[in-house]
Amino acid sequence: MTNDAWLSRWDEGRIGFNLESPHTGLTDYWSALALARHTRVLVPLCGKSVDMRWLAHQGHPVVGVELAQAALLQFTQGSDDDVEHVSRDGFKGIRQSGVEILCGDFFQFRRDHGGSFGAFYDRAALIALPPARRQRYAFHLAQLLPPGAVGLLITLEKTGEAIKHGPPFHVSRKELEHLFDANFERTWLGEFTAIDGEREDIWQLVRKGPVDDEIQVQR
Ligand SMILES: C[S@@+](CC[C@H](N)C(=O)[O-])C[C@H]1O[C@@H](n2cnc3c(N)ncnc32)[C@H](O)[C@@H]1O
Repeated sequence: MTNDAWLSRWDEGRIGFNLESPHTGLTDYWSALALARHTRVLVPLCGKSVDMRWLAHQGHPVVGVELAQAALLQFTQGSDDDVEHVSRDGFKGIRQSGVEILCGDFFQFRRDHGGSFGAFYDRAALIALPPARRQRYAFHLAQLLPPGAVGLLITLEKTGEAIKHGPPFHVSRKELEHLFDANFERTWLGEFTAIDGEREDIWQLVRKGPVDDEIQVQR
């Protein structure tokens, strides 16, 4: 799907991916990452997800990146809390109740836009992208995170004909190995079976590499 196709989806309200309550993979497994409350969390392709509010309630400063301005507006409408407008070197966005959402293309988002992150959360980001973009996404995510940063990744395993179609896309374990294992230590934490029989897997990823003194991971 192109960026324009995502924007059309938001304009037309075709956002069936959006959940009313925090994802169980997040609420059940986030504590397994053993992060300090103040750890900053990056949420790529964040939509207007209430998962970000859940993370903020745990004490984390949260920064989401989202293409569609409509998502930012709808997110703020989910609370009566004050909304601040923020601008970070070309990325404009909003901040509300500990959640900042910057509007723009994730692939243009750099460390100097967002600062240093000790963690990330990916639900329906990787699996929203077609194969070639997934490779770019995994590499880009690695560039944004310092060694030692930890994340929760939720993937989807489909069966039969459904494998060919997306988003959301089927991502096999073999592909995950290819996408992430050069830059991340990957650990399987658990799985859920959705109503339609598709399986969601929950992974912990830890950015590999020697910890750079200049980029303190705040865990
Ligand atoms: C499947 S939705 C998932 C949203 C959110 N993670 C959730 O769980 O509800 C994918 C989102 O990524 C956004 N998106 C797609 N490509 C993007 C890009 N290159 N940069 C930033 N956001 C993007 C879409 O607008 C959409 O809101």
